[in-house]
Amino acid sequence: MAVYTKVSAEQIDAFLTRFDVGTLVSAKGIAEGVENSNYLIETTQDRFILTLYEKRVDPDDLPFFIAMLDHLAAKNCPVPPMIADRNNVKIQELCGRSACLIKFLPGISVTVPTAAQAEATGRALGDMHEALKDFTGTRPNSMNHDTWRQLAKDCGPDELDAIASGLHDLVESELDHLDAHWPDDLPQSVIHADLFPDNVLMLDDQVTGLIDFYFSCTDVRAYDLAVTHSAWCFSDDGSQFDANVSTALMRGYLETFALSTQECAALPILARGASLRFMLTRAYDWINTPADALVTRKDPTAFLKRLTFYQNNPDIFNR
Ligand SMILES: Nc1ncnc2c1ncn2[C@@H]1O[C@H](COP(=O)(O)OP(=O)(O)OP(=O)(O)O)[C@@H](O)[C@H]1O
Ligand SMILES: N[C@@H](CCO)C(=O)O
Repeated sequence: MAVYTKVSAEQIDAFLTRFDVGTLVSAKGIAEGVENSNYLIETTQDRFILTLYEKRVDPDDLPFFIAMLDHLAAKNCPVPPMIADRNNVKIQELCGRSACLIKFLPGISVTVPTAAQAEATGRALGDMHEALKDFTGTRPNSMNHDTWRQLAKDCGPDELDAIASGLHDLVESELDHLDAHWPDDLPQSVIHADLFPDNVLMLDDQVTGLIDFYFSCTDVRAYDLAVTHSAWCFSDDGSQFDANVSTALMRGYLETFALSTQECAALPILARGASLRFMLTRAYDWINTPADALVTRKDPTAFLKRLTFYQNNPDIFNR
């Protein structure tokens, strides 16, 4: 479920008169996603996504996301820019929320990626990193390495142990390890920071869309590859690592973007950090979202299993 703010057909119809996009034919709430309210809009001219930004997206960040998407679209990356109205305004207000009309991209997100799909995604990520080399916008990462200890505290020791026995101690010792080894001196860039399979649209083995840029920020560039690796190369529950998918993802990325020796050497620690980050944010939501809420909670232990895997297989990126 991701329609927190209900917008009537009449309100959407009136909203669309601000734009030169034809008139409303149909509007459907989109079930996928958990952060914002999304509608699929069909007009007499085209299809669009209407997004109303809910509490986790700061409206002050929207100009950064818009500039990033425009920059990437101008360099032919398959991203969905926001549509400007007749007065060249992109950030609108609708039903008391900031809202944007967004280009619709075809494709579906895969749930069990094949090696060919992972390779195409690796290439798309590398192309995006290449295209962002001269992007001048910046946005601090509100979920960067320095925030994870506080996030663990906010979860609470007993609550972490209720998710998995001994989890609090494991998190503390992992935080100490990451503090001692985190590579802050690697090249930084604007990164996507959340390129999970549900944020990549595909037709067969082709990437047709990279979406959901609302965590994008400035951070260690190779960390983006580590996030993508942790999201793509395991079964959803984290219990199975797929070596073919991993090799293919890395091959695709390295075809389009060259990593330095230092960046390659840092991937194991960056992947441990990525696993801890998603384990902690999922744990926080798990603890703070009532079990009967409309939003489906994501399983933190799926990223605990990934973390354990990366701890036990530090040579995984050399294979
Ligand atoms: N530009 C687009 N073109 C086509 N479909 C889109 C587009 N943007 C979003 N969607 C569809 O809407 C769904 C939800 O979008 P999105 O992932 O951005 O929502 P969210 O609530 O911000 O997400 P999340 O919970 O992943 O942070 C996507 O899974 C996809 O099906
Ligand atoms: N992609 C994240 C949610 C958004 O940060 C997860 O699956 O935990």
